[in-house]
Amino acid sequence: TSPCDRPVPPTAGLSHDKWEIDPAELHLLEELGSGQFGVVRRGKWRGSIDVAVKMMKEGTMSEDDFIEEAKVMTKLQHQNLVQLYGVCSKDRPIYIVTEYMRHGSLLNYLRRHEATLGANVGLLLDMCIQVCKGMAYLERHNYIHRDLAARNCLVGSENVVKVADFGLARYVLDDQYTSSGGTKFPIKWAPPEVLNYTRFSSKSDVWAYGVLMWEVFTCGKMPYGRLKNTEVVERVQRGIILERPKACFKEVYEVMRKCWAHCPEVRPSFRVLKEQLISVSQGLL
Ligand SMILES: CN1CCN(C(=O)c2ccc(Nc3nc(-c4cccc(NC(=O)c5ccc(C(C)(C)C)cc5)c4)cn4ccnc34)cc2)CC1
Repeated sequence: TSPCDRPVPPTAGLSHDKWEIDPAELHLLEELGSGQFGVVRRGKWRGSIDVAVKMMKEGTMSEDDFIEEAKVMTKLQHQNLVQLYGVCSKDRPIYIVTEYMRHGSLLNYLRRHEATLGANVGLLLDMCIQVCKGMAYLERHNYIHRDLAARNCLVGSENVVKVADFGLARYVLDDQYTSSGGTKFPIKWAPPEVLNYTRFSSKSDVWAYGVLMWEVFTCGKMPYGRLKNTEVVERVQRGIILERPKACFKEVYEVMRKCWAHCPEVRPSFRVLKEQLISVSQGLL
C-alpha cells in the first residue's frame, strides 16, 4: 500500500525525549554567575529563544535521578515559575536549560534597588504575591521547593518575579548543603521540624516564604543579621521570630507571623496566603 494509505502511528514524533535538548541548537553567551552546581550562562536556543544554561559541574549532583525528575519538572508550568525547557543529558557536563530572567536574583534586585523599592510598599507586596502564586501552584501539584528564599527567585521585565530551582535541592550531593548541620544548609529559612527531623513539606515551604517576605520588606537584609546558625536554631526552637521590618504594614506582618507558627498544621496554605495578601493589597490601594 502507498504510505498515504498507512495511518500515522499515534506515537509518531514522541519517540525522541521531548525534555532532551540538542546542544547543537544551543548557542552559549556570557556567564551569569555560578551556584551550587557551577557556572550558569545566558544562551540562545534555536537561534532566538533567550535561555539560562546551568552547566552541572561533575560530582555536584546525582545526575541520573535528576534527569528522571526533569520529565516531571518540565510539566510544571506557571507564569510565576521559571520554566524548565529541558536538559542536555547525552554528554557531560549535563546542561539544565530554563527560560531567561534578565534582572537576576530577587535578592540582588532588592539590594540594588533599595532606594526606589523601599518607598514602594505596593510593589514589595506585589512581588510577594507573585511568589505566593507560584508556590500555590507547586502546592496544588504536591511539589515541595525545599530551598525557597529570595536568592532562589528571579526577576524579569516589568517587575515579574518567578520561583526558580524548585525541587532541585534533592539532587545536591554536597552534604555541607544537604545535612542540617552543614555550613551551607539554609538554617535561617528552616522551621523547627526541618531543623530537628529534616521533615520537608509545603508547610516548611510556607515558613521559608515568611522569611522571604521579611527579605522583601527589608530590601534584602540578612535574616537574624550576623547571628551564627547555632544561635538562630536556639531562637527558632524557643519561638523567637523575626521582628517587623520598618517598611512593613502591621497587616502584612500579621501574615508573615502566621507563616512562622511552630506547628506546621497551624501555618496557612499558600492558597490561603494568596487570598489574604491580595485582600491586604486591595485594602492598601
Ligand atoms: C543589570 N544587572 C546586571 C547584573 N545581572 C546579571 O548579571 C544577571 C542577569 C540575569 C541572570 N539570570 C539568571 N541567572 C541564573 C543564575 C545565575 C547564577 C547562579 C544561579 N543559581 C544556581 O546556579 C543555583 C541555584 C540554586 C541551587 C539549589 C539547588 C541549591 C537550590 C543550585 C544552583 C542562577 C539563573 N537564571 C535562570 C533564568 N535566568 C537566570 C543572572 C544575573 C543582573 C542585571
